[in-house]
Amino acid sequence: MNIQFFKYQGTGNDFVILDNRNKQYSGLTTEQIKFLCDRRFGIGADGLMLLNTLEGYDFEMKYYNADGSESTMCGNGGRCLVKFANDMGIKKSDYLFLAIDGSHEASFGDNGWIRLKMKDVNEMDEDNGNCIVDTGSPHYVKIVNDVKKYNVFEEGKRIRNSKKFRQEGINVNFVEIEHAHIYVRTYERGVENETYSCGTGVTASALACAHNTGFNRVQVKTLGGELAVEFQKDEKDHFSDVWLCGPAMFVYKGEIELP
Ligand SMILES: N[C@@H](CCC[C@H](N)C(=O)O)C(=O)O
Repeated sequence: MNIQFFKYQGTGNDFVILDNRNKQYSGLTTEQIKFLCDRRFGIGADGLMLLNTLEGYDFEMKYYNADGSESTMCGNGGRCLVKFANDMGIKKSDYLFLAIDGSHEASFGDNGWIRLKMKDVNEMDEDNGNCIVDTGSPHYVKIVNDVKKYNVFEEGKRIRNSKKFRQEGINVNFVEIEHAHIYVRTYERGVENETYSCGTGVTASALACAHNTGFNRVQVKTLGGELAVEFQKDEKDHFSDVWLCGPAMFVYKGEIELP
């Protein structure tokens, strides 16, 4: 069977997107998703998304990691899916869509960036001085010196596969606090490698760094480009009105035969 696919990226976090509004791709198997995301035998991507219809929403987002498993929320993916929906003719000034972690608002900013509202964060756990936070996906945030030289693959893999996290898995972010911004590198669960950027990871890192500060906006650099995280914070350090903002771009479209 030949399928039509679209490739998008948000700060280098890249996705295969399928227009599933007529449900023709609902039966894709884990092996087929893995094949489509494979960089040597397939198209190549960090994840795959289906654009579904859903009553009461502009669309529904279904997200799969590159290993074929259905996963938790993907922030860069959500921003790319809003751009895709717009490109497919779902034209709105404000979007409302449903993802696995609940409903999300989104809109286009003045600079063409896509602003995506993330879930509220009311708790952060601690692990050996590092932070564990759920921003729709589970994240471990470790502050390091000289993140550009850090061995993200080895240390990320070690933490992700440690006894505490092995079963559920966790995404691992290494963060350097620079002058006016933070620099984040992420080892992603389900890709089992470092990706160029991870939206829920950028959000988790920004909130972890803003914990106990007066900031309500954090500028973030990743290997794939810049994003910003905006939020409100109360005296109990509960974060609400959390927005992940950054670019999302169409890359190419094509046809591929499914195995
Ligand atoms: N790339 C993502 C996160 C995708 C989910 C993650 N791999 C997981 O399994 O939790 C993002 O931009 O948020």
